[in-house]
Amino acid sequence: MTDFPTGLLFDDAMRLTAEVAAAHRLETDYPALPRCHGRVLAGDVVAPLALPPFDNSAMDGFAFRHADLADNETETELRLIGEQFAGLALDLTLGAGECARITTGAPLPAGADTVAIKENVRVDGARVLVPPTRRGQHVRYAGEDVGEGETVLREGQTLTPARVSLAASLGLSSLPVRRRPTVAVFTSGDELVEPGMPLQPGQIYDSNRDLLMGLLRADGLEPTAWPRLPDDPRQVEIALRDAACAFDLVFTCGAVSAGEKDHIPAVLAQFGKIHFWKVKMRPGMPLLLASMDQARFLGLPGNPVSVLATYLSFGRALIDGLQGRAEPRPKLRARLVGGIEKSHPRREFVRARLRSDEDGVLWVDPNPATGSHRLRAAADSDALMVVTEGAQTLGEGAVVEVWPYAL
Ligand SMILES: Nc1nc2c(c(=O)[nH]1)N[C@H]1C(S)=C(S)[C@@H](COP(=O)(O)OP(=O)(O)OC[C@H]3O[C@@H](n4cnc5c(N)ncnc54)[C@H](O)[C@@H]3O)O[C@H]1N2
Ligand code: MOO
Repeated sequence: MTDFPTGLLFDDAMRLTAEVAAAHRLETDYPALPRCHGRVLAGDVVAPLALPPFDNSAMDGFAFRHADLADNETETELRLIGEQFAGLALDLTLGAGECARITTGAPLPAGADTVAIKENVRVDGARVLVPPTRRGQHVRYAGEDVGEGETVLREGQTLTPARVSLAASLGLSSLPVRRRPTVAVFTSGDELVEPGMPLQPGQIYDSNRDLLMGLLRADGLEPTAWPRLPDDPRQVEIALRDAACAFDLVFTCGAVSAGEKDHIPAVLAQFGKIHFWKVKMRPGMPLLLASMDQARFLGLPGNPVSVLATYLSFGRALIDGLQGRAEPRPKLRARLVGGIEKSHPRREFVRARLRSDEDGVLWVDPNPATGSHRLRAAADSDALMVVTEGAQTLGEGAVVEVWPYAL
């Protein structure tokens, strides 16, 4: 069980993860627009029409020909010949000295080129007194936002509400997106008990299941939680082989390190292929990436903070890669509060709180509880702070990378 890379540098393991994901990119789907939120585009989107589609008014008021205005000092009297509301374009054409009542979003009548807002206009029957107005005032021009035939969205972009709304404004009722991976979640260990059940001596409650299910749901996936795995090699084998032919992605927590009851690596090596095992990171060192049948397997270490750190790094990289996401996740840089000393060679992810000061400087305050079992420090924090490989002494104000996870 040694024909795979082990003890990888963080960046090398991330590269391998991206390669494995790219080799198993998911197929294209054409869901209805309301189902496109959060999905990754599988192709470019070209505008079938211009936006706005026609010249229109930005305000409620009166449309007229700027050439008819007397001068820049005095009001001009115009003759009201009709009204154009937002909706169907009427066949209104303005002649010299004429104006039309208009509402926001209504097409500009032929001949009109300027709008005065109704609050500044005096109306007396068909006599309308408009104030001096700049030519083109309150007119929104056809195509000023998007030209017909322009590429407005690109393959690999994630569909934010604004992007879905842009597609809707172009009249598109579905978009090409990558299928979302189907995901199974396993926790494992004889010591684990379902919250709500009584604890026997030596037992603890299963907290990783809620952590991982929550992280996956927050990323828009609909994970399936499988019954907890006991520390029994035959049962681990049956459950993982079953999941391997039913899901795109399988997350396991625990049983992936060096203990006598850590059966997951052996099963994946025997019935699948391990891409790597063990990464020079803390927490999260025993992380394992494998393939078996149709599924990718990410074996996360059992310690809860290791689950958080490995999900936010490798879990997301895998999910993003399978869907062909081209935009990187936001990573911020912040100044360190206090100082930090690290003597071990691994890359470290420290739980920390972010705060922006009045000068617009972002500060990151590390939590002193560094043990990977100390879930409370993760709950009290809102970001992981990255301390790069090798021994490091970072003083107050040092600039570090931070990954927000709870903003
Ligand atoms: N001799 C060695 N011992 C350990 C090593 C090593 O390299 N050599 N690695 C250590 C590191 S680092 C980590 S991280 C852990 C990871 O071990 P496993 O992934 O095999 O996880 P377990 O042993 O099953 O559990 C570790 C820890 O986490 C608790 N746990 C597990 N699942 C859950 C859950 N669903 N909810 C809450 N807590 C959970 C479990 O009770 C253990 O305390 O191994 C070190 N040891
Ligand atoms: O790598 Mo383990 O996750 O340090 O605790």
